Amino acid sequence: MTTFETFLEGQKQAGLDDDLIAVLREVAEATRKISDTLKTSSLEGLTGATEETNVQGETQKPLDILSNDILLDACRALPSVSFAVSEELDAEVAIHADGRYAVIFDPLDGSSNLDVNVTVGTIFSVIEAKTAADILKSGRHQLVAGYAAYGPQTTLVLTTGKGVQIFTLNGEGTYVLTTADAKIAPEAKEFAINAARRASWDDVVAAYIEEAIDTGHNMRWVGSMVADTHRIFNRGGVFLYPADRNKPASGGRLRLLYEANPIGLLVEAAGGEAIIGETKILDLEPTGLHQRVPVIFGSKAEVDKLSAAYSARKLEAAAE
Ligand SMILES: O=P(O)(O)OC[C@H]1O[C@](O)(COP(=O)(O)O)[C@@H](O)[C@@H]1O
Ligand SMILES: [Mg+2]
Ligand SMILES: [Mg+2]
Repeated sequence: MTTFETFLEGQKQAGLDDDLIAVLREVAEATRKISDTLKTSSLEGLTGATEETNVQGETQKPLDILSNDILLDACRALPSVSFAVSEELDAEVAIHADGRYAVIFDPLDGSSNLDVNVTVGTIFSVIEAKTAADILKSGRHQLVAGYAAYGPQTTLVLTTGKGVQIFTLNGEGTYVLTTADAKIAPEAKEFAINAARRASWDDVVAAYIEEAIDTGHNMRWVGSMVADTHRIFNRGGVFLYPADRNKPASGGRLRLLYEANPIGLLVEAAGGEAIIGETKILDLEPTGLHQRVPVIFGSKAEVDKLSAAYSARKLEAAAE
């Protein structure tokens, strides 16, 4: 049996920085605490919405705030952490003046699913950032990224750049390796998109979905990106959240720093692709902590089709 701690020892031997290992240990422990909190949340009255809204104008749930606090406490306990960046915080929070790692997180992803007892998650990544200005770096600079999916099982999916490991929380509260070097199937006939927004899709996405339906693809939409991602890790497929063509300035629904980038690193490390139009997600230079972007990721062959269509559209536009 390979526990998370055994895995960390292996990472140390492979040369991963001790401070980064400590960050991973503490963040994993934070996800275990969040998992525990979620299990009995209704019994504790942790349901419904609060009176608060976050910087994006979204109503916060008690569990959004609690999960955020658990992760902030984890950051404060780590001398090497310089900043915390979160969906639930207006700006970056300075943690330790002499720290060097920024921990970036979506404390609870898919929180609209909380009250219906459907899988939600935590998404996180770590980059080197000694100053606040260092935080706005492309996703290629992420040193580690991962998510915890809180469903029938609690699963921790992690990459330190090369390869993706999947751990499952056992009855004793220990993460145990259940899939080593996870890979995303290069092809799969399944897509995830919020079809109710069809009128706002761009031409490339609309054409792709039309052809997918015509050629017998299946559709799934959980409404928690972590859960949709976890399905793609298990049996392939593609996830699409395009920008609203009528509101291009909004950029999309999902946030670059704590949703698209960590998932992008995991997906690429598992052999999949993750794009924003004709650009790879990980190559985009961020302009703001809460920047929204249109995302597509998953099985390589499917995402490559979409990426080629965006490139062709760009060439056509340039020729006009
Ligand atoms: O409301 P929609 O269009 O189904 O959007 C669902 C998407 O929004 C999100 O819930 C956004 O995340 P948060 O819950 O962290 O704000 C994604 O997890 C999910 O894929
Ligand atoms: Mg989210
Ligand atoms: Mg969230």
